[in-house]
Amino acid sequence: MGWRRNRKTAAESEAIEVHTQAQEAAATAVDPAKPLLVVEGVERTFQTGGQPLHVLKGIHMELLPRQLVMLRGRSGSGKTTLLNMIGGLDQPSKGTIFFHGMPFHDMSDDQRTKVRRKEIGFIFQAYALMPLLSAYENVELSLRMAGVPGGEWKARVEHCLELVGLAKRMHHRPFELSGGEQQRVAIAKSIAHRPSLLLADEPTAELDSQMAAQIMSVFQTIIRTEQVTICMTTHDPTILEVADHVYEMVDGKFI
Ligand SMILES: Nc1ncnc2c1ncn2[C@@H]1O[C@H](COP(=O)(O)OP(=O)(O)OP(=O)(O)O)[C@@H](O)[C@H]1O
Repeated sequence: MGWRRNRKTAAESEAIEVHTQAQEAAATAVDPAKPLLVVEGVERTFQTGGQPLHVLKGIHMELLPRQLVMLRGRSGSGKTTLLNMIGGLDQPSKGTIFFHGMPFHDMSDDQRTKVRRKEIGFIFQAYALMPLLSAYENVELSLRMAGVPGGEWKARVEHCLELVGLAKRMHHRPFELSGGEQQRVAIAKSIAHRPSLLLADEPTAELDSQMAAQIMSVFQTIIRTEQVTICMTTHDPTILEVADHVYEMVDGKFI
């Protein structure tokens, strides 16, 4: 895609920027029947040692508002690669991705970063918390980084930590919390700036089945209360039943 981006004129970039701002404004008024994200014919090829590696081979999918969607598949099937595209961290070699009507496949890194900061939250397998900061301070940091006005931090941090069931542990640091609790802090952190889409890469992989079930229950709560859509990858067959939709990936394609 690099060559296409380089060839885009200033006027075209500006048009996308204006489009982006308009779409971002529209994004706050979510229509429950309208997809938040539409992926059409997405392919991703990496060049490794001079050889092309076809990792995604024609993906079609959509995410509707307030859905819990799972991408399931064996290691190496391409789940993380797809999640990175959906989150605007990477771009397809072919195909289109529209997020709130914005063409992620055709936007510059800067344009996608702006949308991502406002509209998307990420949760990873390893909790990505700052070890010297308390749960409260970790969540507050994400609001600070998202540019949310300081006057709103306290109420929002407390609300998010309450939602994930950690009201009583706000001032604990990560090492004083269990793995499941740390993952719940990471969830509070990821929703604090009110994204419309939450992407989670193997969020339960490090947890036992009871803690994994707690995480899924927290996901269901935040879909209901924060109106967020969640797309997550998993290997774990025991949690699939809570999904609204499961996409099964084999060798870069859905079956
Ligand atoms: N930047 C890259 N350059 C080259 N190859 C890559 C790159 N990113 C991913 N791959 C390859 O793409 C394939 C799919 O990787 P991906 O991480 O998407 O799989 P996955 O289904 O998420 O696996 P896991 O469940 O183990 O995380 C792998 O063979 C991987 O080595």
